[in-house]
Amino acid sequence: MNSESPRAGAVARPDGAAGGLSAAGAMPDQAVSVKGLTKTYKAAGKAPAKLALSSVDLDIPRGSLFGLLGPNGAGKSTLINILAGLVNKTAGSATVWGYDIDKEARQARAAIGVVPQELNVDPFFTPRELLELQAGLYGVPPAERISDQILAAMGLADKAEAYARTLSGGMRRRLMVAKAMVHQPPVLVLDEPTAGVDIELRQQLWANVRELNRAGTTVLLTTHYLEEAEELCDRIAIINHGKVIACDRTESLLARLDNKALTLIFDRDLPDIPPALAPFSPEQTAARRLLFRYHASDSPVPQILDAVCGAGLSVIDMSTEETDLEDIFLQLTRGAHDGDTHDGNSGTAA
Ligand SMILES: Nc1ncnc2c1ncn2[C@@H]1O[C@H](COP(=O)(O)OP(=O)(O)OP(=O)(O)O)[C@@H](O)[C@H]1O
Repeated sequence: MNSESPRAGAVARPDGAAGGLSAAGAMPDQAVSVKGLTKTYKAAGKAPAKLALSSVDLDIPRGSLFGLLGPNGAGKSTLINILAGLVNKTAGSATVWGYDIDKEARQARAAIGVVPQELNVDPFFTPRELLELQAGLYGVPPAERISDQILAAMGLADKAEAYARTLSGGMRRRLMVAKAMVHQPPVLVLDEPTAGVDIELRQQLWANVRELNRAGTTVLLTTHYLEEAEELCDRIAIINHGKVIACDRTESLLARLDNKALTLIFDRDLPDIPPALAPFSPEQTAARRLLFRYHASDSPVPQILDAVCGAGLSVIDMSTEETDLEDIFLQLTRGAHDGDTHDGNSGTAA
């Protein structure tokens, strides 16, 4: 750690040796590894038992910036809370930084920092006091505390002595990340970090998170914003009905559907789809507008345009659309928005 470079990365300790973790020898390949993880919440009152996670296998490589995506009720928080030691699993196993969450619970908890969704910052303490208190809770000896470095890394150095109640929403959120870093965990979990945060603050928080990751902290984040996952994460898992239905590098996931769409607008109404264009199976989306869906790898656009010319039609405008994560997400989780009535076994197969 170099006091001349108060960067976010400077607080990261990828060796995981700090904060009550003994030097763990070789660093694990997987920051988090989950096998057959199952959680059934017991029936309570009129509410029936709920299968929230169904035999989930998941590996989060050391150093990755990993996105966990899924519709409401998919099981994301349950998974995070099991890793953080806040919810007991029903079956399966999990390690955090190589530590088994059952057999080495203390080390596993020390290896993870969780930034919860809610902004619960005590308004009567200053950011520095809050970090010192949190460090105390984690048993970090005063000589090993790095509150000021963490505050600088999160862009809060000039607020170290301000009452937390005077901080803006964005500053409070960064303070939450700072709190989760006091024991320098090698794995940081962010639960919906930018929910309700405006675009500018979101960008700022993304920069902070990227910097922490660049310096070696493995980051697991849950998000509803597909754009956030696409922009920030190098790997993405999609969870639905308690099952992981996709898990891949972001670009591989995006390449999986090489669907594109071409829209052509003509200079006159088309009474029908012209026979010359029928082989391309366009959809007529307006009187003068045809939509062609195709696989980018087939490169059919030149043939479509030739056929348009051959049919004596004039195009006055055209546009193409790429597949994005939203298309993939919708395709994989189609039918997921059926509330909580499912039994957890109806997820689409990967
Ligand atoms: N303590 C609990 N008791 C009973 N059921 C629960 C409990 N916590 C969560 N559930 C149920 O387990 C399922 C998974 O919930 P979970 O909170 O893990 O989903 P999530 O993906 O985090 O959702 P969201 O995006 O809405 O936060 C849901 O059907 C939820 O209603």
